[in-house]
Amino acid sequence: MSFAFTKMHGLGNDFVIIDFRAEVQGGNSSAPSSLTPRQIAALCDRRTGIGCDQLVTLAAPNSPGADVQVRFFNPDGSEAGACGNASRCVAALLGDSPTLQTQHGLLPTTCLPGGEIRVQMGRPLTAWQDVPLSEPCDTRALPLNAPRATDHVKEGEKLDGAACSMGNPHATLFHVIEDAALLGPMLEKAPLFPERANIGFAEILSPRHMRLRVWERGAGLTPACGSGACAAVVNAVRRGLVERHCRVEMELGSLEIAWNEGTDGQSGTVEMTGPAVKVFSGLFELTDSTPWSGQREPGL
Ligand SMILES: N[C@H](CCC[C@H](N)C(=O)O)C(=O)O
Repeated sequence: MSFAFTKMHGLGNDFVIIDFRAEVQGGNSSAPSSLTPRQIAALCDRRTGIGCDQLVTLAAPNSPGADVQVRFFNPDGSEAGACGNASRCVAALLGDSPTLQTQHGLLPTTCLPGGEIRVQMGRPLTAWQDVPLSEPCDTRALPLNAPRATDHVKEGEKLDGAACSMGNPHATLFHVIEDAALLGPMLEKAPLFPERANIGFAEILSPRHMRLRVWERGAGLTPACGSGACAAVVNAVRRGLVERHCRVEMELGSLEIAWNEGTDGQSGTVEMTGPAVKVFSGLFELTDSTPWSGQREPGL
């Protein structure tokens, strides 16, 4: 079974994009209309597959006003309701400022003259049930403690964090980014997060500038996380730490994030602007016996 793919990245967060729309596959009847978690893991594998942080599939939309339906999958085979960096890449790939149909609703995009892409990432969800969290709490002050000691925190010490959903669950810890690789893996699966969570580590540098590292759910440490940047600004605004328009600096560059006031000052959409780069296109042969070096059965 072979099919065409495009490799792209947004600030180093990289993607394999497969366009399953019939007209693109040229009626290639052998192209699958969907992939199993094991096939997703095989494609994402950086040794035995193509290699990427997320696999992105495109399909014909079934929502009025949408130009394309987009789904996002992590290397462990799990599906995510949002992926900011990949949303910019899909808009850049299709051109003409498409509206994306995602699990988080319709996301209008703008292909800007200088090559950057702006995506309306939808409204953040800030109620504990919507993140979701496993217990009632004020999502501006998470009941979360350090699962281990680091150079910056004692085991069991209270962590300063907030949470929201951008269509996927995000916890933002106002904590040194150096601890992302140490604390992220354990916090991703903390009991507080029934669907696991992306764990952002944010250092506030000024009211309009922060540094961010994200341990991504189902993917691990990535150079950038678009929905994580949106969530970090929303969470920091709710804590009075930054203004509603903030630059989020990550390993390979920055995103401009703006949380619009909306009617009640809380429910506006979040606008994300940044780059999207096409690296190469190719054909991939996939068989059910394609080996993959993953550590566990995908999709868990
Ligand atoms: N790992 C995330 C999805 C990818 C998000 C990230 N790559 C972005 O740019 O938003 C999750 O399971 O919710």
